[in-house]
Amino acid sequence: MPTALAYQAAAHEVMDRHLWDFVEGGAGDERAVLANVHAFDAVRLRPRVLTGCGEPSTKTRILGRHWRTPIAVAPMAYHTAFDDGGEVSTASGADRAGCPLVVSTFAGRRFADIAAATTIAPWLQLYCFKDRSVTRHVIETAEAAGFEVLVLTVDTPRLGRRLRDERNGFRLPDGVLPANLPPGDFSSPSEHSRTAFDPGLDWTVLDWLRSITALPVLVKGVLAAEDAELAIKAGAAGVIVSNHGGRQLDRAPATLDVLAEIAAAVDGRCPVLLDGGVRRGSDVLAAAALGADAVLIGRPVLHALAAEGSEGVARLLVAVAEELADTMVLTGTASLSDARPELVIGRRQPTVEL
Ligand SMILES: Cc1cc2nc3c(=O)[nH]c(=O)nc-3n(C[C@H](O)[C@H](O)[C@H](O)COP(=O)(O)O)c2cc1C
Ligand SMILES: O=C(O)C(=O)c1ccccc1
Repeated sequence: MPTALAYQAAAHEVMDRHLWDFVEGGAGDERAVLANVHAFDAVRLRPRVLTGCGEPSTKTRILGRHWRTPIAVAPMAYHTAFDDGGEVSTASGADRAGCPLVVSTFAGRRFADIAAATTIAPWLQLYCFKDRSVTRHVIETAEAAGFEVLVLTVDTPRLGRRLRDERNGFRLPDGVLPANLPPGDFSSPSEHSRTAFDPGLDWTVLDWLRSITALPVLVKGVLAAEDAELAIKAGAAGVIVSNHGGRQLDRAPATLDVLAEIAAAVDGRCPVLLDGGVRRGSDVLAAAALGADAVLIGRPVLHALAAEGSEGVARLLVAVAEELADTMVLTGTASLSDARPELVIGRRQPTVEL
């Protein structure tokens, strides 16, 4: 079975060095990048026996839609840097695995072409620009293409300081451009973010979004129970526990370590998703046990795309989904709603009581 680790090694062989550093790297000393993976590594599961579990069901329901498996593709900029088909290839690969794709504001292919490549309605990840007319245009284009959900990224007043990219003087490869934004100079993501992103956003941005679109809005980048509460108050349809794959705040917590506190605060009022460091089906089950309704997978999808294109994306996601089913049957977990915190050994109790 082609695992995330195997695709990482395969991508390392074929990818340009600077592009590799852009993908793998994170902010500062990359503490948060490592913390995400280490938190999953530290998990041990407590199997229960003779449960009569039989063939487990990995099905779930998110915002009224049925998912075959609780796995989606995290929003990542510029898939055209890894495969000529870019997000169109990713979307068709993810579709074969039954996984929705969250499409970045900085997608390299047009929203309509991406939507046409999948039977599962894509979601739009949104960066809110200082120029709200551009932001609005991005939303309208995605809506017209049939996108169903907005994911507002809130951990990025500007991009984090990525030391590998600074050392490399990173510039996007020629021809890699955002296909759904007005023309501009995007060659240095970090410099562009400093001029275009709005660092002054507050919770009223959700009111503005609801005034221009009827799509549900998830808030991506929540790491504190208080913010999950505020997100719900502000009208969010869900939260995504994320530290942006360790690319923003170097001293952010591992997402798995704050999941239980956030799930406890949300208390079933909206879906809770998680990303950061999910590499194995057993990671998906651990996240589900600690309160995630679904997870997003980031870097491994780009590795698979770079190594084997659309087929690689499908094979990677199917492998993780099959591992999830294996882990469920071996722990005696018949369905995702049967995955409870007691399944996970460790001190992963809520640390903040609101
Ligand atoms: C190359 C790259 C580009 C990314 N671009 C975006 C983006 O455009 N919007 C966004 O919200 N998050 C972006 N992210 C963060 C991912 O959505 C996600 O939070 C993170 O990669 C998950 O962690 P993982 O890579 O360990 O699975 C990006 C991540 C990477 C690696
Ligand atoms: O690198 C990132 O994490 C990211 O979010 C991004 C945003 C805009 C352009 C390129 C990358």
